[in-house]
Amino acid sequence: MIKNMTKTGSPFDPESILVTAAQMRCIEQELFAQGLPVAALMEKVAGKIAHRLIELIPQGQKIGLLVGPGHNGADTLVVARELWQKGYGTTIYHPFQHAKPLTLAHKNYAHYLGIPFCENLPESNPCDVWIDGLFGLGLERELSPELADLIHTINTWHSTVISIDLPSGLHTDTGQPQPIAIRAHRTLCLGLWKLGLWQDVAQDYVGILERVDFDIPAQAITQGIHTSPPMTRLTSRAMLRALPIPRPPVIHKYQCGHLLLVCGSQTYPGAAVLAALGARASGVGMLTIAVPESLKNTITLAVPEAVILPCPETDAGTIAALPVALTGYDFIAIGPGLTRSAQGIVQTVFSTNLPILCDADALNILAPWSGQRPGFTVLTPHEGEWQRLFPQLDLTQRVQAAQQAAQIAHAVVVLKGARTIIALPDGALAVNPASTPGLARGGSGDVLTGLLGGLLAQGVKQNRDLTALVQAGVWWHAQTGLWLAKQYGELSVHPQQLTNDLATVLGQLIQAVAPGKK
Ligand SMILES: NC(=O)C1=CN([C@@H]2O[C@H](COP(=O)(O)OP(=O)(O)OC[C@H]3O[C@@H](n4cnc5c(N)ncnc54)[C@H](OP(=O)(O)O)[C@@H]3O)[C@@H](O)[C@H]2O)[C@@H](O)CC1
Ligand SMILES: Nc1ncnc2c1ncn2[C@@H]1O[C@H](COP(=O)(O)OP(=O)(O)O)[C@@H](O)[C@H]1O
Ligand SMILES: [K+]
Repeated sequence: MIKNMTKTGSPFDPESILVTAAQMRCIEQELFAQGLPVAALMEKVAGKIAHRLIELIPQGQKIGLLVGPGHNGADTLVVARELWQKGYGTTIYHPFQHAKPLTLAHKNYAHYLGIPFCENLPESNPCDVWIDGLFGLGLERELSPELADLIHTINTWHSTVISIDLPSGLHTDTGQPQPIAIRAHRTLCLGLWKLGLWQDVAQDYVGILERVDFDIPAQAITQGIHTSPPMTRLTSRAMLRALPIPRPPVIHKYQCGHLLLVCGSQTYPGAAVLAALGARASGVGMLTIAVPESLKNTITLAVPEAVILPCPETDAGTIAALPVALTGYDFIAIGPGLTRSAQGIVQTVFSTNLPILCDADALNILAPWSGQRPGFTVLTPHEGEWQRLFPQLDLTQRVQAAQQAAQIAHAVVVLKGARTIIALPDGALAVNPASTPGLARGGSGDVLTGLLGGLLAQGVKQNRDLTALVQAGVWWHAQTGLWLAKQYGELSVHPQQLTNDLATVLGQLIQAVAPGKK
């Protein structure tokens, strides 16, 4: 029996929770309803922001503070007061006629303290650092031309900008600029991570992302998010609960899973090699690779431990048929390097009720997607494959698109990208928060397919949480790319190197989180 798809990540590890604006409001309302005064929370939050800014900004720097009409602005007024009283040269820019009562109160007090105010931005940049407190999760509509102009001016000044909660102009949930947004060097997100900050489109705006925790009690978080499927951000702590897959002293290779990889063609022999090497890194016990018979020697040389299934091939050097029944394997991964003329075998694998992963040309052959299959299914499209597979699902809202696809296909959908999204049929969502553009090259995905296939074969055999393993595999693959990029530069992140270093990097990741653990 394959373990149900369950959610992973500690339910109350604030680092792993993603919230929408509505959920954050609900959580805040719960705090206020239970007696926490709004002004008290603001004082606590703004105090923590000011403390962090004092660590980041050397004394003597001229600081401009953009203050909006809502509580994002109010937070920033409190920050202005704290910085002013610590001796920083601060100037407040508040280009609004109206403001919320608490914002107005803090504005009046800042006036009383003698903090300089300006209505509009000067011609040239008067400040060394800008604190962006125009809008946070309350941005409800497109920015007016005047505000868009102000944000454009700040962006053209190229000075250090630190945004409070979100870069102003960014949609809290989708991460889309409305239609422009502050390009922050750093974003101090308040309380819980906002979903929009982790979308591909937001990466040009958020800069370095930090979360300012303010001790939201677990019961308030539950109150705010329990009605929707969980949305999580993959954290080392959560991922290392699934990896490495434990290996007791007394175990034999078949207990470590048997993966069948169906891949390769004369045109793309390397995709089969990279997928096989990815599977090797996963620790899978047995690896069988179905390839066109003319590739048999190539694969054997590259991956001597693999059992080769030489398949009859077409004149074009693609797999014409699978020579054996698809039994005896714990998991099947199909797609890398097949070419689009391998329809027969893709349909053969797809029409079984076996647990499978479809990638690359298997996705192109199944496009456009229709129907569902009974077995556990993982789809790993990049945006190009997506447009063929789910043309009706608009990719400007990657989160919603991935959630809809997972429900349509009743599959785990891995929408690859700078911030890969993993969506489940029940709507649960996870985002991989860190990766490197060094991975943006052909072959990276082939490695991921092999890695995930190997992990899932082990997971099926040992009745583990399969969606946890999909998340952990995506995270592991990205972390290895990131490690290589940090150590040797982005150009060092080529697929072969990735397969060489997956295992050792996992060891480093474990050491970083739990020194002494093997
Ligand atoms: N847990 C937390 O996160 C905590 C959050 N806190 C802070 O509060 C922030 C949320 O505060 P908020 O609700 O006042 O929203 P915020 O973004 O400040 O302003 C929205 C205001 O702007 C207006 N407006 C909207 N769109 C507009 C547009 N396009 N162009 C022009 N105006 C526009 C709209 O007024 P309207 O014009 O619609 O009447 C609305 O009043 C949050 O981000 C965080 O910084 C802290 O208190 C501590 C805990
Ligand atoms: N800009 C980027 N930043 C971080 N990771 C990226 C970026 N572009 C692609 N990736 C990652 O690299 C891999 C690319 O996979 P894919 O596009 O399938 O490659 P291929 O199909 O050519 O092997 C995915 O894991 C994806 O998440
Ligand atoms: K802001």
